[in-house]
Amino acid sequence: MIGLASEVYPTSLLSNITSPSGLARKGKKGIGITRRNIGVQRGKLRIAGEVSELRCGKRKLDIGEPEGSHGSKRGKVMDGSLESEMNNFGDIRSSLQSITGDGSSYSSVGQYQYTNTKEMGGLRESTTTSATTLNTVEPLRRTNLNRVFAAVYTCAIFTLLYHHAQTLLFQSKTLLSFSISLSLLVADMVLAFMWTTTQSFRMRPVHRREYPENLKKVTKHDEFPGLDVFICTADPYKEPPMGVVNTALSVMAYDYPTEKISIYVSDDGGSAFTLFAFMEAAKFASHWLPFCRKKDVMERNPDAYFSSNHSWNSETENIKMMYESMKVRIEHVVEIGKVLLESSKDKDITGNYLANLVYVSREKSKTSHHYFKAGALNALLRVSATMSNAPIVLTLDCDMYSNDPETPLRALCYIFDPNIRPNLAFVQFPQRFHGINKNDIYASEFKRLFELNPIGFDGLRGPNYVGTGAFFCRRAFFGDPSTFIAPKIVELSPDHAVEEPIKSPSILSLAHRVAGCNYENQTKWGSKIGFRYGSLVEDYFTGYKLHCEGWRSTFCHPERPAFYGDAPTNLLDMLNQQKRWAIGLLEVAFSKYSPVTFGIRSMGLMGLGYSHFAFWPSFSIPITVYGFLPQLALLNGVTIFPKVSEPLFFLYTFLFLGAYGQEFLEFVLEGETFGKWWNDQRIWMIKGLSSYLFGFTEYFLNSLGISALGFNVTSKVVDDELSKRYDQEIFEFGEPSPMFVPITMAAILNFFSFSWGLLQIIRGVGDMQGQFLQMLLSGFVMVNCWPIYEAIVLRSDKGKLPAKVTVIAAFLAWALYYTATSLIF
Ligand SMILES: O=c1ccn([C@@H]2O[C@H](COP(=O)(O)OP(=O)(O)O[C@H]3O[C@H](CO)[C@@H](O)[C@H](O)[C@H]3O)[C@@H](O)[C@H]2O)c(=O)[nH]1
Ligand SMILES: [Mn+2]
Repeated sequence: MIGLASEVYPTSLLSNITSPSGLARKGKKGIGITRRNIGVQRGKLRIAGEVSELRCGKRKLDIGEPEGSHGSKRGKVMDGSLESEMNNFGDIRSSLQSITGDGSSYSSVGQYQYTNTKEMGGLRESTTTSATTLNTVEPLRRTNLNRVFAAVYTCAIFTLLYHHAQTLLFQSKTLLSFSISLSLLVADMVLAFMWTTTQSFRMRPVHRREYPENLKKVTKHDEFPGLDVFICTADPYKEPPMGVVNTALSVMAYDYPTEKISIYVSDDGGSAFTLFAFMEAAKFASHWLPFCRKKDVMERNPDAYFSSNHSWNSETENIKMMYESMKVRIEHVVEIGKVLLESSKDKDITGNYLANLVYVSREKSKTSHHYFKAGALNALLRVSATMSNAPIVLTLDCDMYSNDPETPLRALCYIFDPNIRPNLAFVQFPQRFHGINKNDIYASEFKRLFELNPIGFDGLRGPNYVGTGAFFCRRAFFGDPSTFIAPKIVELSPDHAVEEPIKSPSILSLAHRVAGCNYENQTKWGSKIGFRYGSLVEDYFTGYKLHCEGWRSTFCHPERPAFYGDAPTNLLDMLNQQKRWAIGLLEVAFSKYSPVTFGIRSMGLMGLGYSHFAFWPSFSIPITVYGFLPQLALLNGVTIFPKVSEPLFFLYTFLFLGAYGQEFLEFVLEGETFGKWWNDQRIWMIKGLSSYLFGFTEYFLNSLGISALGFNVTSKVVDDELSKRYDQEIFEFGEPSPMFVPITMAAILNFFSFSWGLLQIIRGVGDMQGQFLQMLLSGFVMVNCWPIYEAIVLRSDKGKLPAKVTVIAAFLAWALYYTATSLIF
């Protein structure tokens, strides 16, 4: 049916399947669809299959079956197996083989050029390029320095721990000295452990580059493998449908054979708005995509495109008006009340295929767990297997859009590399964010997590999966590189060829079946197959399990950001998101697959790096100790750190400056500013006293069966007043959240201890030598707490710290001081 050379299909075919009975209804109702009809079906599978394959005389695209390929009737749906598709690439294969063979070799295409390839602990390093080089990898120059520094720093750590142990065993005669020594020992042991785990990122960091222009030289554009894109959304109020639509449109417009792209949207909110938005988007796409190609637009997210400056002409005005009217329709859909899909008026404009667009709202039930996003992704893995079964799968969050139409080609530069491909599970792009203020006050960029650490992991087994912006090889979801685990039904197998058109009744009913809430019962989904269950950070856990199984990944970090996403611009949203992450990480840390045991056993250094993430929340221990203990001691005139004249003073200085300095250098060497680094370390302290502490508490309450864990979706809605303050780099408190209490307590206590210490010195009674470090620490915390003091006393806007929080924190700080003083000091 679809895909015949001379046929033109409307862009707005819609099938709305809710259940087997829904299937039957489809025939009768045609494309008309009422709001009631979509509204009542919350929680069931619905597929709004937008199957549009348009052509006009001029741009004649060959959609016949390529010789030797396993195309399906709807054009070139590949059979899902990358291997078989790779057979069409005999020529690249051989040329690649020749440039990456052992020792010096040359490329067989283009001018003869010698390529240096050198084994680097299982990793091939090649920096010279030739006409068919698809990617190169280069170790960072600072690697050797890192190693030397690590050796020196390790000695310093041991000296400090030895000192603590000695003090604890031989000099702690009173309750006071014992509790101080013990607290310091524990805090420093956690810091030492966390520092040790970061070494996995520093032993073999690499930079990669890919050459997509060479890809075009060695293969034909229309011979690329199929690409299934998964977009997840869950809540139409926190994730406005317009945003989701923009995400989908941006990937539909990839510079990739469009008939090979299928987009699957998982809507865990089962929202009629989102479905309606997608029906509109499907229509708009048929105008937008040709426009992008014609004008060579890079920002294929319409919202981003229209909000940046362009030379306007009537065509641009036109498409902008079309976009605006779609936006109005989507945003006012509630008022309209009845939704009718208009017949297509769009077909005359377009000249290209459109990607498939499939809307899925999986079935949920009260009796079986739906596993949040991991469950949604697994449903999409199965639904897509029945419909297109592309060998490559891109996962995207609805708050991330494509910023570069060339992105899939960059991923192919690794997927087509015969040295990398056999064990390759995924190619990860970093999460980058738009709309972040100048100095990134909430450290939302996660420079370390998304850019620095992956470079380190990339020299080992590859970067961890971060939930979005990752191109997976479908095969990686079915067992380890050498053992394939067959799914229960053959249609879900990655090498199964889809023979029928995407909208044929048999395919639709199978899709419906595999998206059912009971489908996974008594199967390996979530444990051995697909995205893994058991953690609120399903991305981290899934990537970790894949690496343990022997898969690897590569980090693709092009200069032009491949994806842009939303980061929380509200402090509380950010802290809540971090609390969710903390809980998810602790779930892995204390599971039978804990990276410190299972992880290190199965992959050594890499397991150590995964331990770093798993125990991230434990930073709250040293941060709490150093935020309160030395200050309480200072208020009581007790010295706990070495005097300036003691040799140990230098040890402390070295340890502090060494760790801080190295982190700072890495930040700056990756092109960041001092301001961003400063905020990054500040936010680290703040999280330690909020998200991580509360995360720990919730995790333990859950372990005791007292409370249940949930995936609290981060809001992507922008409040104008709030975003104004955000742009001015003013911290947003506003709500009287318990999360703010410990930070405020620390701010108050440090203020008093520093002031008290200063007063003593002025009066000439203080022990300047002995309390120097304590004063320094209090002062440092105070500088970091500046936004909190401001929010307590200087501000009157809505985002200031609620008086309630200040009062409670002040009372608790006093109570802490009183208790500590009377019991210990
Ligand atoms: O039950 C759910 C809950 C969430 N989501 C989707 O999951 C994505 C991530 O949710 P978000 O609220 O944006 O969480 P973040 O903390 O911002 O996301 C980070 O952390 C998540 C959990 O580790 C990862 O899945 C994400 O990729 C990563 O960007 C969104 O597209 C949601 O629509 C679902 O599909 N179903
Ligand atoms: Mn997000």
